[in-house]
Amino acid sequence: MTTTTSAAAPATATSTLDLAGVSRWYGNVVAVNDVSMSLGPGVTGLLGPNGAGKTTLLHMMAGFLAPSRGAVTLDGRPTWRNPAVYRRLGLVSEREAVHSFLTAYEFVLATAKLHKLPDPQAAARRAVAMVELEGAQDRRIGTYSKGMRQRARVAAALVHDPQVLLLDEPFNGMDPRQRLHMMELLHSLGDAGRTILFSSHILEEVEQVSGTVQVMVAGRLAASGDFRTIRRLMTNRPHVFAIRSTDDRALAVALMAEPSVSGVELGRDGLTVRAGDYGAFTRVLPKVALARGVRVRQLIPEDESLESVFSYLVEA
Ligand SMILES: Nc1ncnc2c1ncn2[C@@H]1O[C@H](COP(=O)(O)OP(=O)(O)OP(=O)(O)O)[C@@H](O)[C@H]1O
Repeated sequence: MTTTTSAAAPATATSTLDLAGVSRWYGNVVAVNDVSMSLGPGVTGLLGPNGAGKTTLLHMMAGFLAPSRGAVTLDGRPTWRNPAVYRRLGLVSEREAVHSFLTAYEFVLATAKLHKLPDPQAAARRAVAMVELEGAQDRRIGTYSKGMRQRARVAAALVHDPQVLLLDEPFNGMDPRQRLHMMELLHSLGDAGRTILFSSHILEEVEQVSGTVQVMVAGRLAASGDFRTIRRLMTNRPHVFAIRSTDDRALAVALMAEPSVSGVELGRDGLTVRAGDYGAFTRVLPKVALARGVRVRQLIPEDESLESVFSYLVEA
């Protein structure tokens, strides 16, 4: 397995990104609604379904977009229209064309020159090494896999050694090995004292990378803090299951007596069971079925979509 020791160089200073009552609307659409948060060194996940406002939020953080209301500040200074901030912050956008005729080294070097770095060649080499693309740095980006292209873009965002790195859906389209490599890189940057925020709509992805999470739904901050606490909130919510068994009626009667079950409906195609506690119900179901001599043929959680989890969190 590869290592990313070169990324572990400690940040020269740490930075804090603050959002105070930030909103952004496009005409009638409120993309971000009164969001406040503070991000310090380490890796934070920004979790939310498509359209939640993650990209809009990241663009405001990076100073690409003005908030309609509220303030985004980096160490107390507004990010909007503030070139001094851009030198301390890097953004890897979700959909960003990379010039496929350039090599990774040329691409990163061009970014180093845009930043007017004193030794752009050395900075480009360092950034390319950080994402471990040295072996392919002289090949045209057009010949790269999606994961390699993404790493080239991360190298460009890191070339000026920013204290803050924002990444929009960095794991999209990556295979498991590339994913692992990117996770290691983010960890190593976070451990070195940099402030890293990455967005994702996949719960497991955020869980693997970050202990701290900000959850966005429909433009609002739905939950924030320790991942395990939020995960518990998500799994402890009421669940609906569709069940088919060898004797639905007998199973329905038995389940009604269980404290973890709050409702049972007997239909032609099986049972619909409402459970107050996911864990307790899934533990008790096999025992109940076994005691009645009923075999469970199918157990399908009916509301497992991420959207339903998120809307539960917002309503909670
Ligand atoms: N330039 C724009 N003009 C009008 N509406 C926009 C614009 N950009 C975003 N929106 C709307 O704002 C809302 C939030 O979009 P945003 O792209 O920030 O969400 P997201 O969480 O990043 O979703 P995705 O992962 O799908 O990109 C959506 O309803 C979107 O349609």
